[in-house]
Amino acid sequence: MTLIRQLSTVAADFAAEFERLRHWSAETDAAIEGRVKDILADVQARGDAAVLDYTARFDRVNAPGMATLEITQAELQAALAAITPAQRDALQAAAKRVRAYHERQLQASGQSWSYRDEDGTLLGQKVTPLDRVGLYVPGGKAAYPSSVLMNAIPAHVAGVQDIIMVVPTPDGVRNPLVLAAAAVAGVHRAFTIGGAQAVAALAYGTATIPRVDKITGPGNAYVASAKKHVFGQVGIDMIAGPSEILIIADGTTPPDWVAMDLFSQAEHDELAQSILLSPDAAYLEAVRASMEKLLPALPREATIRASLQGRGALIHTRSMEEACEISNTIAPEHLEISAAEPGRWEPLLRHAGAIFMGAYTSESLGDYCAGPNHVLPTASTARFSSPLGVYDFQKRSSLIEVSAEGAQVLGRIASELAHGEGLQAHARAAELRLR
Ligand SMILES: NC(=O)c1ccc[n+]([C@@H]2O[C@H](COP(=O)([O-])OP(=O)(O)OC[C@H]3O[C@@H](n4cnc5c(N)ncnc54)[C@H](O)[C@@H]3O)[C@@H](O)[C@H]2O)c1
Ligand SMILES: N[C@H](CO)Cc1c[nH]c[nH+]1
Ligand SMILES: [Zn+2]
Repeated sequence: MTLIRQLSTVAADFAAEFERLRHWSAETDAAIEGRVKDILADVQARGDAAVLDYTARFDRVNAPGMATLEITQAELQAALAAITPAQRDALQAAAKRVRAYHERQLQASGQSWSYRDEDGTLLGQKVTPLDRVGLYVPGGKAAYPSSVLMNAIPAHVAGVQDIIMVVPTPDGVRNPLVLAAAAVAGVHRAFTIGGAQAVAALAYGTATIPRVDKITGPGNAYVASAKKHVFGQVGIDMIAGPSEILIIADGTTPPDWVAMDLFSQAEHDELAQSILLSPDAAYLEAVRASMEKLLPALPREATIRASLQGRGALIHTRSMEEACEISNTIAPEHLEISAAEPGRWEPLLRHAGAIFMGAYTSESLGDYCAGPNHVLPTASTARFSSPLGVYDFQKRSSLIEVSAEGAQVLGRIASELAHGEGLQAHARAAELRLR
């Protein structure tokens, strides 16, 4: 079987092939939906006992009670002390950059503001942090210390006082880097639970797991479906699906670099999507050859191969402009413009979770340490949603303080409109304040 499909926008069947490539939705799997609904209902009804049962079943952890599933602050700190100095330095350096980036988000648009009309009426917006949030850190197929930083740091910057982390630990193996990252990022409580049962515990609360106001963080199809179902009971950040990378290349970046960038997202998941667009046919062929050469040496070869065969593509376009149009249609999670003049193409790109510009900007730098968040909208949702950020851990209240003078003007307007709506009490409340 070929490693990755090759398409051309001039081919007669391109539109149909492109549709087939794009068609995927995590939420269409009815079997998963059904199982998740059952798990949610069971955790809501039986609380901790149900969480313990599902943790034994799906993660093979037979805990005698919930207390053993909590990771203490002492354990988090011990993990931080036990990792190698190089690992500690890397975690702290990444955390510093992620914090600096998110602090700018707070300064730019996360602050309260107000102004006064000429008559002294005050109008404004009060920004407050959420009280308690639940951070889902995936742990089924791989461990993600970087996701701990990407969720917890913006929550901290926003001022959240109670940050609860959940992470599944298959077979009871607690990843030291995940624990160390939780210590670096200042997670307040952490539990080794995952999947739909963890989402349910955070959304409904159990005797042990505190009920949160919002759940953020990526996860597999069970997690995504569970988050969708509990939305309304709690807030959620987004429904994040498998990772995606789309690269627009003008042929100037070494083919090995681009091949590895495509692998970097494919290695997350068999359902991840990697797409390369270029107007240079010889370059596409060179990248394909690089992929064949480099893949066998990678430990996650099987996952990468499945992802590329199932959902990957090399697409020959008529021009860079056409490549940008196709990218806008896909609205990828990660978009690399691997070109000599990335600034020339960036203005043409409207929909993407994150845009990585220039040959030296591998997407993987963004995953770990560039600074911006790596929890990003997938499955074309970049058309209407944004990266996880400080704003996800805040809410806004409007502020209104009408002066006696202002009430004379506003009262007449409100009274008129209230009578028009047939709401006499509204009208009278405004009229009583008229002199
Ligand atoms: N967007 C991002 O920022 C980002 C970051 C890291 C990872 N990811 C993605 O997150 C996903 C992580 O998935 P994962 O599986 O490794 O970890 P996960 O933590 O999301 O899922 C593991 C849990 O799934 C549940 N589960 C597994 N099989 C089940 C079954 N048959 N029935 C019911 N529940 C079941 C179990 O409870 C288990 O604890 C990947 O798709 C990865 O690409 C995204
Ligand atoms: N690329 C992932 C988001 O799609 C994030 C990640 C974590 N570690 C490595 N990568
Ligand atoms: Zn990644």
